[in-house]
Amino acid sequence: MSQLSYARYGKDNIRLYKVDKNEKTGVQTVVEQTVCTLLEGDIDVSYTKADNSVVVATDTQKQTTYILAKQNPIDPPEQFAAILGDHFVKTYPHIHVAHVKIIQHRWTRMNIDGKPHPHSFYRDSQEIRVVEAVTRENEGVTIRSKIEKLLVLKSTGSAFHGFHRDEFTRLPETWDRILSTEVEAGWKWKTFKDLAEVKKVDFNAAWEQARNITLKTFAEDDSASVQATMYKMCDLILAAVPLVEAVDYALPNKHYFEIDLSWYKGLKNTGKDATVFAPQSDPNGLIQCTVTRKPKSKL
Ligand SMILES: O=c1[nH]c(=O)c2[nH]c(=O)[nH]c2[nH]1
Repeated sequence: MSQLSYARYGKDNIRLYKVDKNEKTGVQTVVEQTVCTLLEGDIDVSYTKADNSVVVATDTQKQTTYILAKQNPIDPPEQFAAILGDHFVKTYPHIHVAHVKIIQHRWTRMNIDGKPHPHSFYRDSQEIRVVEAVTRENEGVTIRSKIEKLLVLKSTGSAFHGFHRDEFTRLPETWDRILSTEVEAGWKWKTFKDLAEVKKVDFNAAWEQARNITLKTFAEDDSASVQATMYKMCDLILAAVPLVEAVDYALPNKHYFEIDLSWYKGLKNTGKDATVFAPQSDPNGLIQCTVTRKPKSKL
């Protein structure tokens, strides 16, 4: 009557920490990640016939993550995700696809008395670096890198006017508003043919470029809208990282409402006099886009 249409399974929320100890300088460097591994392949009978012989236990996937983390660098996370995926599809003939997601958490080195401290770090924000890698047997590796939860605000330099108006429109036009968003930015790499090709890429430099472009464009653009500003970010990242095929953003527009305080002794707090605002938690705008390269003209 029924059939298994799709299946994958694995271990989620594998928490991982690795320290690199430079014995010469005494400087230690730490990386903390949350890893998810999900495997696909000839595993149907484990669902349909209660046959566990095909199951690479989720505990085995967790132990493998620890062992490969010991034997390989875990930074950049893109490379470690590809190392894990490569291991699963090569080690088990009946496993054909490995999905590996890695969330990298921030541990920023402390500056004490103006000097970087050799072994002390702090969490400077909830921002995370995310990697989603899919390794397919004999087909290569696809990787998407992401920035998430990067909270930004500019107190001026943002406008929104000239938008469509009809009988449902209440929003006044503005030439000066607060702009705040929690950046979710992703960039999809070209398909890599194997792990060796992945190992040649400087993923950390690309992450830094994408992050710097996001912040600089947000700060410096005389924003006509979230849409127009995010398109500029996408365009700049495509230009900066040639191996990237597509860039996407999802930006919530976190509204800050003016408050009319004129009822109190004629206090002026609207328009150019507005200094006290009411931050809104919901609803929020949500603006998304994906930008790719124009196909090369054949002329
Ligand atoms: O930058 C914006 N884009 C919109 O689409 C929109 N809609 C809205 O109400 N405010 C804004 N701001």
